Amino acid sequence: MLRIEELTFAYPGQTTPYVFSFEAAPGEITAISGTSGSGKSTLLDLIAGFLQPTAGSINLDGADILPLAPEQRPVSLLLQSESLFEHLRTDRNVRLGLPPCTRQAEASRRVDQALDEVGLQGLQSQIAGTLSGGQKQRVALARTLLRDRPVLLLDEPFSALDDDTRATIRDLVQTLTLRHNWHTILVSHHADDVDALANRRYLLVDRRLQPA
Ligand SMILES: Nc1ncnc2c1ncn2[C@@H]1O[C@H](COP(=O)(O)OP(=O)(O)OP(=O)(O)O)[C@@H](O)[C@H]1O
Repeated sequence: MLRIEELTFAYPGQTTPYVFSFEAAPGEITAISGTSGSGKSTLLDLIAGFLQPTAGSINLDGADILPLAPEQRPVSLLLQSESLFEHLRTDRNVRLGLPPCTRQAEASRRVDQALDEVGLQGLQSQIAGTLSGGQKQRVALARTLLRDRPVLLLDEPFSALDDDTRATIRDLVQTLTLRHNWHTILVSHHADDVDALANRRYLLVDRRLQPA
């Protein structure tokens, strides 16, 4: 269970801080909605460790993850337009999810397995820049699989996709969340994404989260 309690943060010049409290369960998608500028990305940045709170806690299965640097946190982040290395092959991009010391044979096996799992089998050698938007999100998800972190943060991950692709990638996120027992936290403006995916919902209003 991911438990966030009274996580407090203000940007310089802000007099009223954000104070975030919520819970996210493994195998579930927790949706955070709120108007533009309400602080959704700020919350994800705090969980990822890019911003430091002034008070409060982030606890995963009883362990305090606040002292951990971003790269040590048990967290993966998937954004609207995934920052793949466009000039590299698909399999090279996925391999970046593995520790650099992974032996070649083992890395190839695991990259192939991850590409299979996201439905991109056979595209190992395709240059990432030539993939469609939906395929790029699948590559990003394959890399996330190899990173094997229990918390997945999604910041408007479907916004750049057409309706059909969006539905497919949504289904894939749901399947992977269940299969890998991820605590998936979805930030989205889109009510249809939230309706399709959310097991729990929170609304960000006046710098606090309320169950929705
Ligand atoms: N580095 C910063 N310094 C000062 N203020 C900031 C900074 N980053 C964001 N803000 C402000 O904090 C507020 C929350 O921003 P945030 O990006 O978290 O909102 P959001 O809900 O994710 O918005 P959107 O849905 O438009 O992406 C906004 O008013 C924004 O202008």
